Amino acid sequence: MEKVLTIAGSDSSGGAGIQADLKTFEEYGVFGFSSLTSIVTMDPDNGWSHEVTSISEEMLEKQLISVFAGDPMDVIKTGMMGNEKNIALASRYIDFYQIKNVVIDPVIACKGTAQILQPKSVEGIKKYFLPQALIATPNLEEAGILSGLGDLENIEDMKKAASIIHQMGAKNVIVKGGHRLASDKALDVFYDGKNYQVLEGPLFATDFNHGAGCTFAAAIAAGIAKGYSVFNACKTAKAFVAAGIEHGVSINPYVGHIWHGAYNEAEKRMVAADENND
Ligand SMILES: Nc1ncnc2c1ncn2[C@@H]1O[C@H](COP(=O)(O)OP(=O)(O)O)[C@@H](O)[C@H]1O
Ligand SMILES: Cc1ncc(COP(=O)(O)O)c(C=O)c1O
Repeated sequence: MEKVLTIAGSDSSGGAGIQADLKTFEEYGVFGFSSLTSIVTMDPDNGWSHEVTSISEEMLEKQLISVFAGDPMDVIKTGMMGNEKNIALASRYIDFYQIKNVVIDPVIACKGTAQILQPKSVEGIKKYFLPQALIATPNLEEAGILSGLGDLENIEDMKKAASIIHQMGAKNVIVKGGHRLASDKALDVFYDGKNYQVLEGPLFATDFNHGAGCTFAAAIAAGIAKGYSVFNACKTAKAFVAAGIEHGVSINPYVGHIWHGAYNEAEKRMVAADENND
């Protein structure tokens, strides 16, 4: 059984963060491990504003020791890190255990809040994580921040940002246009250091997309664990997340989550329909 570790924050509302990652790993049939870096809570009396409480470096290290008590991980995926010390610590473990399959989701800007939740993570991500990344998965805003280009408005801007982030050390980069890019499609730009490929999917007119970014990176990590090429892992992840967004669920009056079970459910529905037609 392939083993995948997520080092990320807890989303108490259950749609993003470590919860999204573990649900996604399960859907892909890989075994999920976790090390929490931070806990995010939301205030319903204050516009659903997000508060991030970091977990100490000592506590993160105890979790990493637990995780690595057995065989090494096939893939590590990172998400919200809480602070730069946690980034440096996770990076040391990646280095020590010589993990090459590393998916870095540089969580700096999140949906559901206008706040830039993790501004202090930027330097740590650049210094420690990007050089270790098999692939980095910034959204439009994060790609603008990491590349230093600021607002990205079109595919050409996304390509420039991907190239700069690649030069910073990430072997592959996928810049997610998603709902942020002014377009009638959901467009993401993939770059492997040689070629750019634009991944295109339908853009769903919905606000039920909380957790899309975490789920996308987790699905890439799971795909790589199952032996897909990095590009094919991205293509499958895009289809997985699109199904989740299309079948998003309203969990309370404040936020709508993607549904992590949608992709495999759709496959089962298709098999059932085929069997009925036989
Ligand atoms: N409304 C949408 N319809 C279809 N795909 C979407 C939509 N919003 C985001 N996506 C896709 O979901 C994935 C995650 O992107 P995004 O939501 O931008 O990440 P983040 O949560 O980090 O901001 C990308 O492949 C993106 O293109
Ligand atoms: C712990 C955690 N990680 C990551 C995110 C980013 O979520 P998304 O995938 O919707 O961008 C959030 C959003 O609330 C979060 O709580």
